[in-house]
Amino acid sequence: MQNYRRKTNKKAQASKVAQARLQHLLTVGPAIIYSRMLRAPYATTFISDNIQAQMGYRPKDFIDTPDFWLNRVHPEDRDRVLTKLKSLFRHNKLYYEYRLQHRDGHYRWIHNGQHLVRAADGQPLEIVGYWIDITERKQAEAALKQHQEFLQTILDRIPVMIAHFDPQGQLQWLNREAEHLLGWSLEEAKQIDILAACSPDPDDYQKTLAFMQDAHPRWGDLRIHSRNGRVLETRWANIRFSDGSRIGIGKDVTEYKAYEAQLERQTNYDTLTGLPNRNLLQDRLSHALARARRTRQWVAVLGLGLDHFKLINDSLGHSAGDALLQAVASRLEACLREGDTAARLGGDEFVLVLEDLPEKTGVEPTIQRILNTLEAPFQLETQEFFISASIGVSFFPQDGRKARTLLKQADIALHRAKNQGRRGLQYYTPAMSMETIRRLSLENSLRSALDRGELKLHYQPQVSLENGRVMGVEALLRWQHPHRGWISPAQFIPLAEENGLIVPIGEWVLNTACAQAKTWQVTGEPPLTIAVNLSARQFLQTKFIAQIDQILGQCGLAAKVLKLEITESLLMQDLKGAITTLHALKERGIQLAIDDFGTGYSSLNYLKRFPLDQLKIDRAFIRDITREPDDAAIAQAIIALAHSLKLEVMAEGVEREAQVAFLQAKRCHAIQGYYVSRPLPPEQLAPWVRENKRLIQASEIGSGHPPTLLLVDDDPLAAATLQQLLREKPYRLLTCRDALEGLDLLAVHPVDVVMAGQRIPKMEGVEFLRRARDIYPKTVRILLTDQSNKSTEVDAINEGAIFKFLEKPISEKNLKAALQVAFLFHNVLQQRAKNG
Ligand SMILES: Nc1nc2c(ncn2[C@@H]2O[C@@H]3COP(=O)(O)O[C@H]4[C@@H](O)[C@H](n5cnc6c(=O)[nH]c(N)nc65)O[C@@H]4COP(=O)(O)O[C@H]3[C@H]2O)c(=O)[nH]1
Repeated sequence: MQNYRRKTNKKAQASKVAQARLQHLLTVGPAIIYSRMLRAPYATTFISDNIQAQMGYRPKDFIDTPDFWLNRVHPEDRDRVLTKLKSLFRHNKLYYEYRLQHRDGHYRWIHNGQHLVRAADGQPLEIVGYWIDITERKQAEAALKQHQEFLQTILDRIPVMIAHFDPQGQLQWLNREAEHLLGWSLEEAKQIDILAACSPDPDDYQKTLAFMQDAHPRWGDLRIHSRNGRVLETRWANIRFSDGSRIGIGKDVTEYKAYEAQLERQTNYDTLTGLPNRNLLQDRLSHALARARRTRQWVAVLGLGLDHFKLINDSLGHSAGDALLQAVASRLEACLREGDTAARLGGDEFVLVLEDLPEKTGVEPTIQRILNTLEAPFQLETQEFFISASIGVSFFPQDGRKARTLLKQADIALHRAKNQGRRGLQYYTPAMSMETIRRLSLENSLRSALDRGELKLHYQPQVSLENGRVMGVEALLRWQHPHRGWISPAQFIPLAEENGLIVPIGEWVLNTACAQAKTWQVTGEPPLTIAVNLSARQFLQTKFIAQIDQILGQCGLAAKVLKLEITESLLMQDLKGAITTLHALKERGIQLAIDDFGTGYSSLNYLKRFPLDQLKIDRAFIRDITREPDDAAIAQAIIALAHSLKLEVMAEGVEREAQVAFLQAKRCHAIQGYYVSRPLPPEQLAPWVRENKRLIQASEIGSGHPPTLLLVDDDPLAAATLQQLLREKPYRLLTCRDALEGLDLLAVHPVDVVMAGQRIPKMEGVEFLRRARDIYPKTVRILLTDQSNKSTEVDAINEGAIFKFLEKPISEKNLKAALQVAFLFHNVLQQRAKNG
């Protein structure tokens, strides 16, 4: 019994301990244990005390109020919870999560595990369950999810391609940008060898593969083809993970590369022609020189400029000018060997570098090719155009060893070549640098010439061929340099034009000339027009008209006394502006002349648009006007043009009587030149004008004249014989000894028949007669030969240069017969001309 009691006590003791233990666990454990009724609202029958610590409620709150639990379930979760609960009867177990309201009002996430407790006969008895607070896990999950969404958004939106490959190189994943740019969806891309599909070019494929397999993560530029055939330039980062898988992060850099290439082109290439520019030229030349030092070869640097390009550009318009430069560039490139360089520095300035020349002379064939190729016509829009180029050459190592030096020297040589006219070619010499230095020092002293009063004006008379009187003077600038004496304007005006000094100098000229004209008026000299040369810079100034108004106003000179001489090229620099300025000048009554006419464009088109008064025939055509049929024809054409446009025409540089007679016969209005007077200082001009009231006599050409024969022969015997034979004849006989004199006599006198020996000084007889025919087609021409060279004479007859030839010694009978026929023939020609 005692034993029993002891046992019972022990049992009770153990049960008490276990209960206390259980109570303790239920109070401090993390799980809230409960039991619940089987039906809604699932009233709680038991709940562990730790509910208070975890959710703030007392167990009593649940047990006393049947729907206490259900009402604490988050309204959004309630339906789900109820639905779940129903499934408990099917599965006996249930695990789910929902939000339960804490006593202080906020919700906690609960993991709820439930078991259905059944009786021995299987009937459900009650629900037993536990809650574990998983709020923190849920928060961590939500944060993770948010983070993942954040990453996903980035991966989807980021404008870079991302591709993931497993250690075997199989594609695992692509982001949207990659799908979009490559054109394959991830699923499609997984089905194919995406690397091969993106790199159809074997070289590109090898490069891509090598990049992929590189053991060290790095950057690489790969060219890939998208599914639709677009070629993409891409830049990739290749990242390798410890498991051998890789991620490629790539960017489409097609535009960037194109921009980079464009930038490269802009930095190194001329945008208009695509040729290297100064930058790249310096670089190439430096490399060429380094190579040449090793190989001991010559290098030639050619500076090339197009002759009168500015004129072409201004008259045709800039787009045609650009097209011309492009065409020139491609022709130049075609002339060069591989490795040589053609560059454009700007405007019409080109530089060519010829390398690997064993001899200096090796440059010559290329130069010839260049000059020839540029002379072939250029088709610009609808017009054919002809141009030529000038070239200056410097050599390594002869002229210099540095790129900069050689370029400068080629430029100096080019400058010199250009000054020599079209198609000039100059090889650099040290003397040219001296010349450049001289020019610089001239430029320096020109700057102070005005201030120091070293500039003067001389005046050259201009004479009317109609009445022989002085009609005006041209003001010509003179520079009396303290050490160098008189310097010609031809030397310093181009310099002043280049450096802009022409503007103040030109203003001074206008002022001085107008003031001088006024002084002559005041002192009672005959009224003289004063012609002043204008330079382009002066004329193109916006304030030019205001300047003229001011000068005329200051001097009190009538505008009609002033004549401005303007060159064609000046007008072409800004055609539109020029027309406006010319009209403004014309409105004021100022006379306008085109100087040096015939040397520029001489285009009828623009002549008609300018309000001009006078054309001045350039002295280049006047010099040989009586001796060169071409010059005679040009001068005649200019005179005819002036007549048809109702302009006055003046010839400049007239030195000989024959020129005067010729010009008079062709109805040129006026002349200027040493024949009349050299330019004179102002104090000499007035007395000169007073003394020389009437300078030119009326021409005998055109008036009635006796039949005239001109004999040109330096053979005294022949001359004497002829004179003897012709003694009784009613011919006027003119004689001279050489061809040039003969041509001058033809200009001065109306000659019906001309006879010339074959061997006369200055020109062969046939050539003399040819020119005579070209200039005076109505003159009948006879050649006197010593030893007949039949083929020459027959040729001359056939081409109409001579009418007849007579062999020396000439018999009286033959001569008389020949002259009779010749004069008769001349009469017939005259008659024909009269009848039209
Ligand atoms: N061989 C020869 N020459 C003759 C004869 N008659 C006149 N000359 C020269 O021919 C030039 C005529 O002037 P230009 O054609 O206007 O050519 C002028 C003109 O273009 C320019 N120039 C002269 N003065 C001025 C000026 O004040 N302003 C501007 N902008 N240019 C000027 O300088 C150029 C040369 O002037 P210059 O040396 O004075 O040369 C002058 C004159 O002295 C002749 O019978 N035979």
